Amino acid sequence: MIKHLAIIGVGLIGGSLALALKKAGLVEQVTGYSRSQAAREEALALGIIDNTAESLAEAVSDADMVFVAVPMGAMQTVFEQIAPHLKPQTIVTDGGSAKQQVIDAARQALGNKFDQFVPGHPIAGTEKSGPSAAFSELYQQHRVVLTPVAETNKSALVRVRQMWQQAGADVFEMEVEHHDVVLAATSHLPHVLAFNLVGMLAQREDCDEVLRYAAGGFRDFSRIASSDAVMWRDICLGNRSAILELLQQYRSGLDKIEQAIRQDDGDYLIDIFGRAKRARDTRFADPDLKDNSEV
Ligand SMILES: NC(=O)c1ccc[n+]([C@@H]2O[C@H](COP(=O)([O-])OP(=O)(O)OC[C@H]3O[C@@H](n4cnc5c(N)ncnc54)[C@H](O)[C@@H]3O)[C@@H](O)[C@H]2O)c1
Ligand SMILES: O=C(O)C(=O)C[C@]1(C(=O)O)C=C[C@@H](O)C=C1
Repeated sequence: MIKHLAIIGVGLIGGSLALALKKAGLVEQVTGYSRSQAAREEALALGIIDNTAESLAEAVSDADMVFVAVPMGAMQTVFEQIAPHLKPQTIVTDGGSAKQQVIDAARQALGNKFDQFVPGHPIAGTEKSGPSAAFSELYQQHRVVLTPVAETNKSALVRVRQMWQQAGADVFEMEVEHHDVVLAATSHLPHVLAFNLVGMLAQREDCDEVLRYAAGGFRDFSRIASSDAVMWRDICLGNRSAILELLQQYRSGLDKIEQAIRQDDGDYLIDIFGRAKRARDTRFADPDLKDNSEV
C-alpha cells in the first residue's frame, strides 16, 4: 500500500500507473504535477489524481513514492527541483525509455538521495499522449524493466517492484547498458523508421492520393509515427550510441536489398525476406513474446 504517491508528468505513462494502483485500491492519495496547467486540470477531472500541485516542491514534499514520467530531456530539471524537498525515505522512480541518461541525470541531481532512486521502464505504451490517453489496464501482463545500479537501496527496489506488480506488470531486472541496446533494437529503431517513412510520404505533392490507397500494411507500420515528437527526440538523443549503431546496420541491410533489386537478384530477396518471415513467425509464436503485444 502506498500512502502518498506523487506523479510528475500525468500523461499516458504516469496517468496509467495512477489509475492502475487506484483501481487495485493500493494507493491512499495521488498528487499530480505536470508543467501544463491544462494537463493538471484534465488529470484531476478524469479522476487520475486526487489533487494537483502548483509546483514540483509541493508535489513531492509529503510523498512516499514519486514517479517521474516526463519526456527524458526534462528529467534532470525535475530531479534538481524535487531533490531539496524529498523526505529522507521517499523513493523516486521513473518511466523513461532509455536508462543510462536518466541514471546520470539522477546521480548528478539527487546527490546523497540517489540511493533512493530506482530506474525503471514500463515496456508498454501507445502512440497517444496526455492524461486522456491514460488507462488502468496499460500495464496488465506487460513487462517492466528495472535497472538498479550499485548504489540502489535494496528495499526501495523491492517497493518499486511490488508497485509495478500491483499495477499488473511482470517485473524484470536488467543491466543498464543491456537495456539500452535491447530497447534501441525493438523500440527506438522502429520508431525512427516509421517517422522517416511517414515524413517522407507527407512531403510528396501527391501525398493525399498515395494515402487514399493505404491499407493494413501501411497502417501497421505507420501507427507509431503518430507518437509524440518531443518524447522521441529525447529518446533518440538520450540513447544516441545504441541507435546510431543500429541505424548503420539497418542502412547496410537496406543498401544490399537495393542492390539486389537493381540487379534483379530475386534469390537474395527470397533469402532475406524468408529469413525474416521465419524469425517473426517462430518468435511470435512464443507465448512469452505474445504477452508483450499491445493491449
Ligand atoms: N508513450 C509510451 O509509449 C512510453 C512507454 C514507456 C515509457 N515512456 C516514457 O515515459 C515518459 C512519459 O511519456 P508519456 O507517453 O506518458 O508522455 P505524455 O506526453 O503522455 O506525458 C508527459 C507529461 O509530462 C508533462 N511534462 C512535460 N515536460 C515537463 C516538465 N518539464 N515538468 C513537468 N511536467 C512535464 C506533460 O505536461 C505531460 O503531462 C517519457 O520519458 C517516455 O520516454 C513512454
Ligand atoms: O506501442 C506503442 O505505441 C509504443 O510505442 C510503446 C513502446 C514501444 O513498444 O516501442 C514505446 C516506447 C517505450 O519506451 C515502450 C513501449
